[in-house]
Amino acid sequence: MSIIEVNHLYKQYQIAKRQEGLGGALRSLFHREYTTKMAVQDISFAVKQGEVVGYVGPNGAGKSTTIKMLTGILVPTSGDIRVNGVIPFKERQKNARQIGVVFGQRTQLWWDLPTIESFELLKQVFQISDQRYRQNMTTFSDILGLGEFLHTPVRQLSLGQRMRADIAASLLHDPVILFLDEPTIGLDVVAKERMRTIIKEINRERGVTVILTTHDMSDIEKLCKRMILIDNGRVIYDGELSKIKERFGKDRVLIVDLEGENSGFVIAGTEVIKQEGNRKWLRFNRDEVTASQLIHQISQKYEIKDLTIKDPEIDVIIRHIYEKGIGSQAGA
Ligand SMILES: Nc1ncnc2c1ncn2[C@@H]1O[C@H](COP(=O)(O)OP(=O)(O)OP(=O)(O)O)[C@@H](O)[C@H]1O
Repeated sequence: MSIIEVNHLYKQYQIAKRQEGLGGALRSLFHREYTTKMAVQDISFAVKQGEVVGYVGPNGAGKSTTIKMLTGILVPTSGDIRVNGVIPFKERQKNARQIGVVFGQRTQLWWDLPTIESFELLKQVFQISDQRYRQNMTTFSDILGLGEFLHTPVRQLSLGQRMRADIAASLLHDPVILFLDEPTIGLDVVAKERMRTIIKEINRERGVTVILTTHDMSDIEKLCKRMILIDNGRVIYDGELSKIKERFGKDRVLIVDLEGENSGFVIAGTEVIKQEGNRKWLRFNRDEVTASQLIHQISQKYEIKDLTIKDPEIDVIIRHIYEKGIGSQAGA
């Protein structure tokens, strides 16, 4: 049974054209011209209860627009959405009771109040029973380590503490679905890892379905079996993360550190996918060329200081897909 169903979803924004100068501004008071932006075009997917799904795409792909429609903030232009049987924009309150939402970029907590008071306010808003509130606070204090900052005003929390408080706030009313929008943004390596462990635990212990939007591919790798990749408002891939790795599995990346001048660096059969100073990342297809052939080629023209061969990392694969499309085999 799917807990989220999205069918042929579209969202079009109307954007008012600005006319130049004072005359233009006056004219547009009486006659506004609009352009349209199709932010989401024919998106369909279904999510099963208990899944953790990565919703991924480049800037402006339509991720937030989709999430806003799933949470009921935006009304679709057309198409159908069911979140646990509810049409979000028609029954916003009912939907709000069954979902939790966390935005990495802003907090839902009251900035000037001690953290605990935000939780108490949410208890009132969602009419959470005393007993359930106490149980949840005990669990969250364990998992999220809330104890150390419960009485500190939100504005004084570190980003990692604030994110943990936001996650607790989003789960107080026992939602069955959690939308996480960039939950690790700005966190240091240790705090990121802690956040990922927490998300895993919440999913495992409480069976909460998680939709995760992130630009950090390590989040996806560590948390999601499935990834929905969108670009230009359309789904370009929906499936297991491991499959995408297999599909691009013929690729290897040769990282070379060169000595001296190397402008105009080109090596047949490879594509330079990244460079930092004299270090270059070259992608090649191991069915077409061997690493030793490449090394031989490079060493005839340049002096090699150091080299490593790697499978491409998932962020490199995804960046390649953004740039070249899903149809292309990396390195082709
Ligand atoms: N309120 C709005 N009015 C007009 N256009 C909008 C509005 N919100 C978003 N857009 C446009 O719709 C497209 C999709 O935006 P959206 O915010 O959904 O992308 P995103 O994938 O979340 O991007 P990011 O990773 O940068 O957050 C973009 O071209 C954006 O400029």
